[in-house]
Amino acid sequence: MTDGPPLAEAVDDTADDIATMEIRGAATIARAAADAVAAQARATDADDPEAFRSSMRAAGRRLYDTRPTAVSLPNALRYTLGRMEGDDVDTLRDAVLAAATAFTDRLDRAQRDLGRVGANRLRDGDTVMTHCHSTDALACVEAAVEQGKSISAIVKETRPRNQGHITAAELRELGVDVTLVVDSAARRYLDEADHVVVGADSIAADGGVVNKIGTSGLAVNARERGVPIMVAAQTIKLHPDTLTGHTVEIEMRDETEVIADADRADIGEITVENPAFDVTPPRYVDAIVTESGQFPPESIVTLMRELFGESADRPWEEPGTAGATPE
Ligand SMILES: O=C(COP(=O)(O)O)[C@H](O)[C@H](O)COP(=O)(O)O
Repeated sequence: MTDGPPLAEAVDDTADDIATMEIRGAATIARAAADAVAAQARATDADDPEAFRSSMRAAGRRLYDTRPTAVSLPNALRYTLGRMEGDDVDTLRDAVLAAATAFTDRLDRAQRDLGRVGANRLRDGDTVMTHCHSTDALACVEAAVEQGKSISAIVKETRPRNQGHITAAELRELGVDVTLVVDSAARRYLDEADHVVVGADSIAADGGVVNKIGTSGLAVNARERGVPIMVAAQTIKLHPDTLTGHTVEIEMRDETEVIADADRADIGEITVENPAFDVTPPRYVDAIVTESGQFPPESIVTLMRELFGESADRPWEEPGTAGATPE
């Protein structure tokens, strides 16, 4: 239990679920965060505007502190808390609830729209190779199937959490033929793939794509094999802090995801590292597909400036504290 304004149960539950990856994937995390912000707005018993704002910021910080890499989470907080305007509690609450609804509607629309753009890159009979589980990437395949195209998939299992299994199940529901391979088989099977289709947790101002660990190696191999790499990422994946030179923090996860304690003890003293994400340099990416159309990675900065200006605010921080002022 931390000091500060009380948090709605839904905020604590959502934060725990994001941290433990019960809720995972950048778009899904963003939706859950917006819903949790709305739950806080409904539940708080703050009875003056400043207490209400402070209570909402506390919920924002609890959610923000869960996982560091997917910028969709702070962008969801920016959208919902940034629209918290009004002079009395009822008006503030209505503003937050309306912003949360608008944000989740936007997510749905953005994914549908980028799916159609991505689908236009796929031809009837194509095979895609996937990595991890991305709802944005799957939206492209789904739209292609809806356009009547027959698509097959080679799905990388994506150690250590095997999100490829989720991708395989969802592709099967779309009627896509699926071949599941271990991560280290990717290069061999690239010869059978027409596209690599992946999602993103964050996209940097230089067009670098932050996504599940292994994406960058896959992209380098795909380029060497002449297979185009498409990144499906709605604009909430654009990382505004990178406009001012900040880098994206790569989450390091628990070592037991890599090796169980008992197996590790059998080996003897070793170091185990478990980075959850990596950065694919823009030169290995052929297209970033968003709801606003497709972009070469080098030009994504233009869209980022249009959407965020030159800097990003942090409406979950207490005014006057370190980190509250954008640099
Ligand atoms: O890397 C992951 C998920 O990592 P984790 O499983 O560690 O959260 C996904 O490719 C992106 O989040 C995009 O997903 P979406 O397109 O659904 O936003």
